[in-house]
Amino acid sequence: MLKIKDLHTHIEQFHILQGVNLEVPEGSVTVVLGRNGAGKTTTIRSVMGFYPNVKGDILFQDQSILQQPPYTIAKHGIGYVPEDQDIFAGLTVEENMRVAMRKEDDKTRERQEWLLDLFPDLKLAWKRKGGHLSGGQKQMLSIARALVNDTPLLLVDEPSKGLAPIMVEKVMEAMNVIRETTTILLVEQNFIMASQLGDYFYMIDDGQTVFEGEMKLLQEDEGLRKKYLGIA
Ligand SMILES: Nc1ncnc2c1ncn2[C@@H]1O[C@H](COP(=O)(O)OP(=O)(O)OP(=O)(O)O)[C@@H](O)[C@H]1O
Repeated sequence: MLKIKDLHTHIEQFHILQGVNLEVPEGSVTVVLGRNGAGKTTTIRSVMGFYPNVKGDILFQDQSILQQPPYTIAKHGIGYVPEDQDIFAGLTVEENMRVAMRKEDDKTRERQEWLLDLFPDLKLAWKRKGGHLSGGQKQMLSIARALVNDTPLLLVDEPSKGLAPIMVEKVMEAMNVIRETTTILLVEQNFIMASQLGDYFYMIDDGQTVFEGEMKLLQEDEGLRKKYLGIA
């Protein structure tokens, strides 16, 4: 569904991505792994069109989306949940959802109902301002905002970051339901979450893809985990 070919991203004078190659098969959860500063967030943000200086190619459903602006990329049906959530602190949960909607048709309302069943915490906090939500609720709202539109592909950047274990559990359960209808590209440092959700993984190191395979390969290979992730 998504193919990233020999991606090079420059940010100002820095050559940050230096050859990222990655494929996300339709219906899969594909996880991007790597140490801090390896280039995982830059990869996702490059797909979303946030940087002007990107070379190589990015294909979504076999069409190049390279150099398109973020709003066009979102309109193709690519949802994005950024690392530090993208909710409006001064708006209620309800208002945050309405602002995210590209259309207010029956299908969008149906998706919203489905999302509120998936995240009952959001239903309970419906009239609460975004700034007053817990970290977990903010993450749920950020995911719900991305999925309220027709979103065949979801890019999620470290959904477990900074969350209490109970919230990590809830977000993971929701992702397990979301995967039934949505292809997912996930950046995740929490290896338990990554390995439980992921079908495939790509290891990025120093701005390059250095290893890829089925997740079970990484689960079985302690040496590989130590070498690139520093974990046993
Ligand atoms: N706006 C920027 N200006 C300069 N350097 C940047 C900028 N954004 C990212 N970088 C650098 O690019 C490299 C990759 O950063 P990136 O955020 O993609 O890493 P990451 O793998 O997602 O790590 P983390 O898990 O810490 O978020 C880092 O060395 C970072 O300092």
